[in-house]
Amino acid sequence: MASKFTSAIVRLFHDPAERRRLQGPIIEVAIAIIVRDGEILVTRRKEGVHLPGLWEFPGGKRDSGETIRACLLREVKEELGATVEIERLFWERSHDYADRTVILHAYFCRLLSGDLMPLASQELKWIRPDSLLSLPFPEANRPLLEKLAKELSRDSLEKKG
Ligand SMILES: Nc1nc2c([nH]c(=O)n2[C@@H]2O[C@H](COP(=O)(O)OP(=O)(O)OP(=O)(O)O)[C@@H](O)[C@H]2O)c(=O)[nH]1
Repeated sequence: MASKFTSAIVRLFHDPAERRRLQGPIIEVAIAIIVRDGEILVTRRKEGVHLPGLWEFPGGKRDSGETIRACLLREVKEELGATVEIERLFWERSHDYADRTVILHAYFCRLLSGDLMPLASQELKWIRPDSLLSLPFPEANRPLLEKLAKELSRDSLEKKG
């Protein structure tokens, strides 16, 4: 049986009333929650793109014909020069911006190899989960940040990292 989330997404794409309500394209986005030594990797968006200068998690738009997991691995490689392994799906949500709707799929990932480089961002840094809420992130990320801050205590992160 389809999950509540999947049913909502199917409605988003196919229900004419839903389509009329939304402004602009519907974009599927894969994002990586990479943990190391109890801290999470965040990157800062460049100027001149959607939501310039805000902090976010590495990731990006799914290409046509690509699975969301393949998209995640590709985006991490392109944006950080690193290879990760996907551990598990953590959170999914759709969010309506003024000019587009994004469907975010957030996965816990483990760093396998590569020196991290901010190839597609201005900056990258590692941050403790309880400090995430103090950084300016896109509006769509708020429930994800709250879930991360709530669920990941220092101890449990250290076990994962
Ligand atoms: N990578 C990433 N994108 C996010 C996050 N939160 C969020 O709302 N987004 C939105 O998801 C969309 C896809 O992100 P992207 O990183 O591929 O966008 P982009 O800079 O390539 O956009 P562009 O190709 O139009 O310049 C953007 O509209 C971005 O604002 C996040 O935590 N990480």
